Amino acid sequence: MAKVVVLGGGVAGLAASHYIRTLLPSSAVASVCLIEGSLRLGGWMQSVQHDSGVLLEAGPRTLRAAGTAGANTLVLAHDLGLEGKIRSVSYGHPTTMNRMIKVNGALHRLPSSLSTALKKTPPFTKPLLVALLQDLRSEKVCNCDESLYSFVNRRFGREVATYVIDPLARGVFAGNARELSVKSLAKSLHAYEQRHGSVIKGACFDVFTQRSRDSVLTHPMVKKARKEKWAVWSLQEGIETLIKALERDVVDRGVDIRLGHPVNKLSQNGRCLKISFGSNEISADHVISCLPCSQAASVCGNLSKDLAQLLNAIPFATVAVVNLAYDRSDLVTQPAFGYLVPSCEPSKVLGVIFDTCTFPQANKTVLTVMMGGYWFNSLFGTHPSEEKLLSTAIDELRSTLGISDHPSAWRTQVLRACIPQYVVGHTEVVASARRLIDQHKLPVSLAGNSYDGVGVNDAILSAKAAVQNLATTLGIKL
Ligand SMILES: Cc1cc2nc3c(=O)[nH]c(=O)nc-3n(C[C@H](O)[C@H](O)[C@H](O)COP(=O)(O)OP(=O)(O)OC[C@H]3O[C@@H](n4cnc5c(N)ncnc54)[C@H](O)[C@@H]3O)c2cc1C
Ligand SMILES: C=CC1=C(C)c2cc3[nH]c(cc4nc(cc5[nH]c(cc1n2)c(C)c5CCC(=O)O)C(CCC(=O)O)=C4C)c(C)c3C=C
Repeated sequence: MAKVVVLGGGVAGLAASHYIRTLLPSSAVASVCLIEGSLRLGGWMQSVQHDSGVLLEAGPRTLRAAGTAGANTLVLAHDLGLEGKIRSVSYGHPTTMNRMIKVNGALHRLPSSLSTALKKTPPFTKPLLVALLQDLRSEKVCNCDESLYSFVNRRFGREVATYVIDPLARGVFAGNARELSVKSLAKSLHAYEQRHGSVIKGACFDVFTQRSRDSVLTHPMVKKARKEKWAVWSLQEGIETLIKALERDVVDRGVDIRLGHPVNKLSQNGRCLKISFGSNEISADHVISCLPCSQAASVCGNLSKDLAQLLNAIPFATVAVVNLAYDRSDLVTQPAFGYLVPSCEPSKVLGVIFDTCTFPQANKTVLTVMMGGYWFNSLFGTHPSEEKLLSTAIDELRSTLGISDHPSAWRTQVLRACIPQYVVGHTEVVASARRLIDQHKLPVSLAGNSYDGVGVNDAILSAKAAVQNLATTLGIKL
């Protein structure tokens, strides 16, 4: 009977604990212990009910419904009994149609339909269709990896790279598209070029030929989401509801949760591992690390210096988040998810989310301004004051949206090293790290959003994959 320890109580660590208890027979796993360094579970998923009654999200606020990873989270939500708490947003809702960017101080809607792709809409000097045709004509370049910006610039032209991919990289990775990896972050686009010589040809081929047979896709919850055309979803009382439900679930299933003592070292003890956290020690037959890779590097240093060095090579970005609430509901005149600011704009702001356009709150407008990211230190220094962050956010809303009201509630937070940067070569770094673990026969799995995708869905799916691999190691057939 194996003893399993999960490191890190973010969504990935909680999901790993849930899957160990639901996918593996209790006859094979004697105990599961989850060790979280801080005093709360959830990691970056944090929904705050402000004294004034408004709901503010510090980190993620919506989950994507599409794809295998999206379907997997929907099934998890169903299994946790959360179906009745889901707040879904279907395609066609203004927040899914209106993707805006800010160029030269003004907001522009990105083309979102065939008819808008046929027209020339500012800031583009040509219809988007011209860029799509460029992809069909462009030579295939055989390469292992390159930056998102260089790939899109080469295949679709400078304007798509500058006004679509650059702001998107800031709004999903808080990162610099000129350094982020196309192979890790837009795997299918890279594969389409390598296999079909063109992104458009590859995408068409996929539409007509590929049908995923993944079992989660046939789950009634996923069928319902498909039927109702859900684009993204969240939960009543905020995204942290998922964390609370996972916590209840794993506690009920007997998982031993230890809060408040960061893991500082893993050391080998025969075929087992000794985990040191605070002044405590525990031993395990297998460890699933759901720590950010920088933390995994520091706790694994004892097991393999090369592994620690690889994990340390993955950089992180810091984001300042300012939530602002106003006592009226009509402050945003163009309903949208929000807007993103490309890096060519002289701005500290990465983008602004119009929270109450997606999920209204009675007589309130709630907006979130996100700043810094890859550029955080050069823009703000290491420790910007709360006043500086708040005034930057208020100035942004005044100059771009014309909001001169003073917010009735606000919250500023610096999320240090909150989002891993999958730079060019990331896939190879992760593969090498996992190869080293295999070569040294270390009973360790790497999960969480540092490796196989930065979103919540990816983090949950990586936890499930780690548990499925553990089943194989333990000789269990799933
Ligand atoms: C501003 C922002 C907006 C985002 N928006 C979205 C979105 O809209 N949709 C989406 O899908 N995703 C979004 N994300 C990404 C999402 O937040 C992550 O994918 C997800 O939270 C990662 O979960 P995780 O469990 O892998 O890691 P984490 O949340 O980082 O959890 C790791 C845990 O490990 C703990 N820990 C660290 N060191 C130690 C140690 N030594 N010992 C023990 N415990 C330790 C930490 O305290 C933490 O609880 C956003 C992220 C940010 C920062
Ligand atoms: C429109 C403004 C947006 C800002 C500002 C923004 C900031 C921001 N986002 C992340 C990380 C993620 N965001 C994700 C999804 C997502 N983000 C936006 C918009 C803004 N994000 C939208 C519309 C969506 C929905 C998904 C979509 O349809 O594309 C995700 C999940 C991605 C996934 O594949 O599941 C992450 C991760 C950070 C770090 C950040 C800070 C600046």
